[in-house]
Amino acid sequence: MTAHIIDGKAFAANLRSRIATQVSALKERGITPGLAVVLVGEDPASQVYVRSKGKMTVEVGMNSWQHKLPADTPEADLLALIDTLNNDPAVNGILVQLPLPGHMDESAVINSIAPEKDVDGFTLLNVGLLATGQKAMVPCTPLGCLMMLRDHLGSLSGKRAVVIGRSNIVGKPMAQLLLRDSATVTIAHSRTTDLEAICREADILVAAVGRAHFVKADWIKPGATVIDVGINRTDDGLVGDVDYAEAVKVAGAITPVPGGVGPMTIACLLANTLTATARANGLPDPEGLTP
Ligand SMILES: Nc1nc2c(c(=O)[nH]1)N[C@@H](CN(C=O)c1ccc(C(=O)N[C@@H](CCC(=O)O)C(=O)O)cc1)CN2
Repeated sequence: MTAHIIDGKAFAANLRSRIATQVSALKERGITPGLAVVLVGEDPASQVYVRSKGKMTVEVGMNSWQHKLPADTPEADLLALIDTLNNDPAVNGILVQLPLPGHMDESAVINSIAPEKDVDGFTLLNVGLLATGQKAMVPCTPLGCLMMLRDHLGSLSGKRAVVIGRSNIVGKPMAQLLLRDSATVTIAHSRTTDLEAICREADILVAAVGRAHFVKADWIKPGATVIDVGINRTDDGLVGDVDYAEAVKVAGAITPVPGGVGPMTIACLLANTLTATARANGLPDPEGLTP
C-alpha cells in the first residue's frame, strides 16, 4: 500500500481561487487589498519566490508592489522604506524576503513592520499573540501545513504530533498551531536523543529540519501523516527532509517536494493579506483563511 499524496499545488490553486472570489467582493465595496514585498540582494531562490509572489498577488486581484534593493543597502535605508510602507494606507501587507544580507539585523528589520501589516506573522507581537492563543497574523508555511492537515485528517484533537525543527519561521509556530488544535505536541530537532523512537510515536510528523532525506522510512509510524517542509537543492534536484521514495510505502499520507508545502506558503501569504485588509477595514476575518 502506498500513501495518499497530499497535493499542495492543487490545494494552493483552490485556496487562491477562493481568495480571488473574496477579493472581488471587497473590490465591489471599494477596497483593494495591497501587498508590498521587499527584496534585498540578488539571492537566486529569493528572486524566484518574490517574482512568484508578485504574479500570484496580481492574479487574485490584489495590488502588488515590489521593492528591490541592492545587497549593500544600509539597514537605515531599509528601515526608512518600511516606515513609508507602514504609513501608506493602500498597503495592507508588508513582507521582507528572508534571508537578509549578513550586515542587517533581521530581528530589528522584522520588528519595524507594523504588526497589523505583518503578513509573515514574524513580529514579536504576532508571535506572542499566537503563543497565547489570541488573534494573530500566522506565519504562512505553518498555516499552509495546518490547512492541509485539517483537510486530510479532520480534527487533530488528541493526535500525537512531532515537529522536527525549532525555527521561528516554521518549527515553533507549527507546534503552536498543532497545540491550539489540541494535538499532543513534541518539538524535536537534530540534537534530540532517540529522535527515531520519538518520531515513530507520531500520528502527525512535520519535518522542518533543512537536511535532505533526513527522516527515514523506518522512523515513520505506519499510516502516519507526514508533512515535509524541507526544500533542499541537491545534485538530484529539489528534495525534501524526508526520504520520500521509501516513506511513501509506510506513511498513510505525505506531502511531496516539490508540489507540497511550498505552493501553500504563497497562497497563505495572499490569505494573510486578505485577512489584514479585512481587519484594517473593521470587517470580520475572511472565511476559512485563519486558524
Ligand atoms: N519573508 C519570508 N521569507 C521566506 C519565507 C517566508 O515565508 N517569508 N519562506 C521561504 C521561502 N518561500 C517564501 O518566501 C518559499 C519557498 C518555497 C516555495 C515553493 O513554492 N517551493 C516549490 C519549489 C520551488 C523551487 O523550485 O524552488 C515547491 O516546494 O513546490 C514558495 C515560497 C524562505 N524565505
